[in-house]
Amino acid sequence: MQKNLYPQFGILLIDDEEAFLRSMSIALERKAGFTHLYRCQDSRDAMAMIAEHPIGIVLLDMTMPHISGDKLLQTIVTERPDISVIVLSGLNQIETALDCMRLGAFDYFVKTTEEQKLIEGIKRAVRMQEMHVENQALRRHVLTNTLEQPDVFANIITQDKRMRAVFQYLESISSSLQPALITGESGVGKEQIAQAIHDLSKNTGPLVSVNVAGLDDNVFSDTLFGHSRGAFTGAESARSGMIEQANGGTLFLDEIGDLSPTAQVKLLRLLQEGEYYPLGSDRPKRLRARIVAATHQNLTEKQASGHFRKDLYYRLKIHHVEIPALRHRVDDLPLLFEYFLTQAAEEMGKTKPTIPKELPILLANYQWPGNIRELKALIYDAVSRHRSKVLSMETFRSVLTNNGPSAPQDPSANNTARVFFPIDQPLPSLQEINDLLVEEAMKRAQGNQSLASRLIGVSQPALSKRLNKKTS
Ligand SMILES: Nc1ncnc2c1ncn2[C@@H]1O[C@H](COP(=O)(O)OP(=O)(O)OP(=O)(O)O)[C@@H](O)[C@H]1O
Repeated sequence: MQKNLYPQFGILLIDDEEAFLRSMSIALERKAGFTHLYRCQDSRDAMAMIAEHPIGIVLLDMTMPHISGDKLLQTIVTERPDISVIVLSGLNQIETALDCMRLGAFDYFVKTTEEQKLIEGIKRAVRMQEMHVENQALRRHVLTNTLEQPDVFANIITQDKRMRAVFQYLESISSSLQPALITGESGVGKEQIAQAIHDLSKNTGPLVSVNVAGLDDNVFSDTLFGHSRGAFTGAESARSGMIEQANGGTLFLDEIGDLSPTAQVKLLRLLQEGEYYPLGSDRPKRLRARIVAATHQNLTEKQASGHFRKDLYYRLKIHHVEIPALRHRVDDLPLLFEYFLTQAAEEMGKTKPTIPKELPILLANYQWPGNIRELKALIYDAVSRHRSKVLSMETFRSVLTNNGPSAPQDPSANNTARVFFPIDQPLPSLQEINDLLVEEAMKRAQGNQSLASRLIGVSQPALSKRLNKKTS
């Protein structure tokens, strides 16, 4: 398997001591998972290497023959201000450190610094550099309003502006290895978005999906981390976990909002350390997959109420997309309807039926608590029952009119009465409410009395009577 290079830009190590270059490269690869490394032992070659390779970060020794570290630092910050330079010096002198920072170094470390501290500093620089790359990509997308890889989104049917913005954002974070969080109600297409994140990354490894809802802590560990032989009774052979199976690819953790507190700690440690221990093993393994998590739960509320760890929440949402509910993108309804109708008819070997005139109005007035999954299921059901030329309304009527389930409550509108009747306004009379409701229903049903009556749960004669009363 071809090795994935991480980060997407290179880290150039410049030092005249070969032994240091070697040990530093090994530490960066083993302890931080950085594989996109370049080494330069002769300071005179440094600028040529920077010109030749996609360097984003330079680790620069101060004391070198030919061109000294501070000279090189000046040249790099002047000619390539997009590169972050971390100075590594043998001297523990505050003056030198200050001089380097004044010249434009990103950070300064003494070579005797504890290795872990140094690696943390380099990780920080990588993160900043990644943000810089993302910002540039985002700006490019916004300015040109284009998608670089439209094929990746071919199966996500939409004409919604917010969805288009989501696609552009996903393209700009495509090469990051940081976690991504996808939120949105059930059935909005989060799994499709996870697939798109994976396809955009061009990582050579697979996309491995795990639904973590309902996994108890031991099963969670075993599923993700795997186990060694004899780790527990019945573990007759070693088994690799999902993390290893996703090596070089993406690990998709669905229903992350349902993770138990203990499993949350384990996941947090995995993200922080970038390594894990299979059950029964004392040899750590490196995480070499990108973590993408999804949930239909409101994680902001869950972390505020103490049901989801704050630290894990912020780690997961380094990149975050919220997929809008179907009722908030009604313009997508006709497109999706047509798409699923064609698909269902083809799969069932039937002629594609025509759509009854009143159906689009009913669709647009329904709240779609199950979102696109619900729409798809309804269409498939209708097509399977369909016999004549025009699609039967039977399936839709029973669900889309008042008998259908109501939409999940918007948390900001949990006090429904307050939304309709602000406390500082006098209450309307029953007659006024009646008139308003009838007027709105007729508007939404485009003047169709039969439909309007169903929207507000009265019989058609009763609606007709009210309309007559209004006009007399
Ligand atoms: N924009 C879209 N275009 C075409 N099909 C879609 C679209 N969005 C969702 N679907 C389809 O709707 C169904 C539900 O999507 P998906 O499983 O991705 O939803 P989800 O948000 O992950 O749901 P859950 O929270 O229940 O896991 C799938 O069959 C998917 O292919």
